[in-house]
Amino acid sequence: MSRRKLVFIVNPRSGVERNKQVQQAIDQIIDKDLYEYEILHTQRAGHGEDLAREAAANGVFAVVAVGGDGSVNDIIRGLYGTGTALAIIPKGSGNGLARALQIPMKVEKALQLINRGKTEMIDIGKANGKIFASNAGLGYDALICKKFANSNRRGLAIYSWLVTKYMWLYRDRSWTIRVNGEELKRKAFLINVANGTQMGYNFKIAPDADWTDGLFDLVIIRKFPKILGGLLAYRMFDGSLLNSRFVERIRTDRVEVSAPDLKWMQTDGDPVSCAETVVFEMLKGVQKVIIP
Ligand SMILES: Nc1ncnc2c1ncn2[C@@H]1O[C@H](COP(=O)(O)OP(=O)(O)OP(=O)(O)O)[C@@H](O)[C@H]1O
Repeated sequence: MSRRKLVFIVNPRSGVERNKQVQQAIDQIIDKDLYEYEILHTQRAGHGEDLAREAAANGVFAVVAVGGDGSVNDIIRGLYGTGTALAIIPKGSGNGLARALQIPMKVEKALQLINRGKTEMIDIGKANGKIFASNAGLGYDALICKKFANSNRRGLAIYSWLVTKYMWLYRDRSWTIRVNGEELKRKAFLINVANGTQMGYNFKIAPDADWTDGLFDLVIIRKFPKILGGLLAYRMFDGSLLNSRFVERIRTDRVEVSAPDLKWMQTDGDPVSCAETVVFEMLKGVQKVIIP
């Protein structure tokens, strides 16, 4: 039987550790009877999209994102509409997508998963036409992603610092949300449109979201006394966010969110500029992914 092709796309800038040992681990663990492979490195932000598209055009079985959510997002954009599977070696900072899919954080274990080659078709979202896999958001979480992207440092310490600082500084906006035939008005801290369960670092914004149900978990964190911010963060860690009286969860396959002077959203943790209205649309079961 002819061997299947894999292309590894390594983002040398993601995460806190550098990727020196990854090539060695790939060479040691990938089953050479099953696969032939190539390892490529991105040269710039967004390069992963072009490399993934080219790999898919060459009939590759799977493109392996070696990086975090931003890298996976680049690669999914390149793979969209092709039959090529996505696999992930979590080497980012938060690794929200990989954690939500229960892909092991250890490189060796994630590689063994690729040898097993079990796949599932997952849902993908669009925010004003821009593809996202894990979640997209407006308000405070878009602000944090923008500040994180502007920072030269990576990792939980800087993330925690930004989360705390801007929780106090962020001013809640008035939003209009059109969903399931209703128009809702909310004064809210953040609005997140989740496909996966978490934002990375095990911060579960939508603890019971399902990748395969064709629906988003729209999570609205309404204005709350800032003194309770720590409790809400704790609730994200322990998976009980939806029990908070400040949190609303609505399931839908389409939602339109507007706020005056809106300028930024985040898709899979990367800041993206936007206009006053953002339309989120669900694409059911369109991306093949290697899963545990
Ligand atoms: N060679 C490169 N130089 C600069 N930026 C790059 C390069 N390759 C990819 N990128 C960009 O780096 C951004 C961040 O990468 P990634 O998400 O993988 O790491 P991270 O932010 O450390 O992890 P996470 O998103 O899981 O917290 C992505 O938006 C990606 O487009």
